[in-house]
Amino acid sequence: VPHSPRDQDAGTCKKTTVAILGGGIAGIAAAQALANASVHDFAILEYRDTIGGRAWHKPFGKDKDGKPYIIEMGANWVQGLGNPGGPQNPIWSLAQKYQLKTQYSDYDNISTYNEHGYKDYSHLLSEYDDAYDIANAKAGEILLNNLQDQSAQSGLALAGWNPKKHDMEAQAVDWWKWDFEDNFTPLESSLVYGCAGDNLTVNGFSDHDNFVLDQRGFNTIIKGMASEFMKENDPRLHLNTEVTEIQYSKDGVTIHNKDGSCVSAAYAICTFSLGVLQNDAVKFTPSLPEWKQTAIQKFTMGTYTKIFMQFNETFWPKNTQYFLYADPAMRGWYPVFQSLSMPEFFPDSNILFVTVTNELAWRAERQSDEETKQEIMAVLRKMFPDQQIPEPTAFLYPRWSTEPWSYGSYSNWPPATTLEMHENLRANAGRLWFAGEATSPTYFGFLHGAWFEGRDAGQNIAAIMQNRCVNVESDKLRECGPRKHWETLHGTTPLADYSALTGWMADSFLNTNSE
Ligand SMILES: Cc1cc2nc3c(=O)[nH]c(=O)nc-3n(C[C@H](O)[C@H](O)[C@H](O)COP(=O)(O)OP(=O)(O)OC[C@H]3O[C@@H](n4cnc5c(N)ncnc54)[C@H](O)[C@@H]3O)c2cc1C
Repeated sequence: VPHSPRDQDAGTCKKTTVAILGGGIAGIAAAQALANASVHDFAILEYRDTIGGRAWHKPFGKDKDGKPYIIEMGANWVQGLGNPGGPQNPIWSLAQKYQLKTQYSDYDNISTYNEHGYKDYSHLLSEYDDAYDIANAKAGEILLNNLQDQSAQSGLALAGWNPKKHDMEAQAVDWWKWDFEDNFTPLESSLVYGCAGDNLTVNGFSDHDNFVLDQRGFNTIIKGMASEFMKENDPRLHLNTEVTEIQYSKDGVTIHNKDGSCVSAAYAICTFSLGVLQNDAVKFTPSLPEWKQTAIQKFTMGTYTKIFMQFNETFWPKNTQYFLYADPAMRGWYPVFQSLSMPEFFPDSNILFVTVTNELAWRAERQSDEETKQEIMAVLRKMFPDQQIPEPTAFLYPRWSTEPWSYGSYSNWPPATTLEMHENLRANAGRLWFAGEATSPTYFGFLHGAWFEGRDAGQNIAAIMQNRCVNVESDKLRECGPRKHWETLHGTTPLADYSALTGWMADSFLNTNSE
């Protein structure tokens, strides 16, 4: 146990104006916003030896020349690119700026399987889509009229998609259409905010998702952002620095690190994941107020696990991107395989990966690689009964729920969440601000959500310090300043509360559904 840094008082700590806790995309976007507002005195404290956070890659397998491929453990898609003339996803703008290698993901290029091999149940995919459209309209109605939220499962059931517990093909479709994106089941997800999140990205930007294949890693765009306002080896970036305690008040913030060092700042922006906050990985002094603790525990952090395999041949159909598997006994049992061996991806790489979420992901995390591999091999042998399937030559998966700098993959809104509850997740506690994927009400779970939130926190703090908290953005009458929180939560949220001040960055959801 390292010696407690609490005996050091703020007077001996390194001083900075804004301490940015975490060097993921939210932290870097916050620093960039500060730099753009001429606040150059900041310090970024990052646990790992690199920036990028959950945009995290690793070398895997090998190509024909024996060189490993770079594959993404975390974020893998630019989701919702943008239409010509319409707003563009900032992640897509960055991807273009830094020439990130990506490839369109064709979710319609999917074949369906069960335990006896190929079986066409693709009609269920369109049945789901039809019901989703109805449920989505209903979600809009609930939001607009400030009615009570429900689970996505009940919304879908009322709209005509009600997969029976024993209909494993329908369950597989249900998983692919909902869990594959949201990480949680429809029963565990809010209808209103699940649909809103999807709409704001799909309608606000576009329904195109591009898969990142760049051999520099997805975090190239985050490094690119950082290079615009920081030099190589910039002394303001403190890598390998684990924050263990955050002391905050209305006057300032002092941060203590595991190595005994400390930083005192006028403001801090905590961008740690919801998982880090939920797991008490960092001590807050004083304890966070009850309204904040309640918000932290109210939202959910999921685990989304991609399990990568390389073989010495491509034994699966060469022109298919996705393979959906309906297990006879368990929903979500190695349900979706994705081929990276196609010409547009990693040609002839013989790489396939399968995704599992939550219960099944946690189970896989507790198993040895070998146990998981054998389970997957059994599934593949059922899916392709006529093939001789070799053992993989490389096999790799992350264990997100035990990574001490993340404790899970990304957040979700459970049923019956309200925007007010989320305002409390987002609100500052004195001089301590919060930003990141989970604090975005509109784009939670996405890189762009984290980007918007980091930028917003940085802009707000700069504006507060510079006394410009009236009409900071000339195009919109946007105020800034400390964020509102609710000591007492109400059951629902009036429409007027959906504004830029609460982080509701776009209004396409409201427009779409009021048409
Ligand atoms: C498996 C997976 C798949 C995903 N797929 C996609 C996708 O396809 N598309 C998409 O848009 N998004 C996707 N996401 C979500 C996306 O990765 C996140 O929304 C985004 O990266 C979050 O950025 P952030 O800055 O909010 O948090 P983070 O990236 O988590 O940044 C927080 C930083 O804080 C640091 N930190 C944590 N604790 C401490 C501590 N005690 N001391 C110091 N530093 C600390 C961490 O190391 C990290 O660098 C995925 C995420 C995962 C995990």
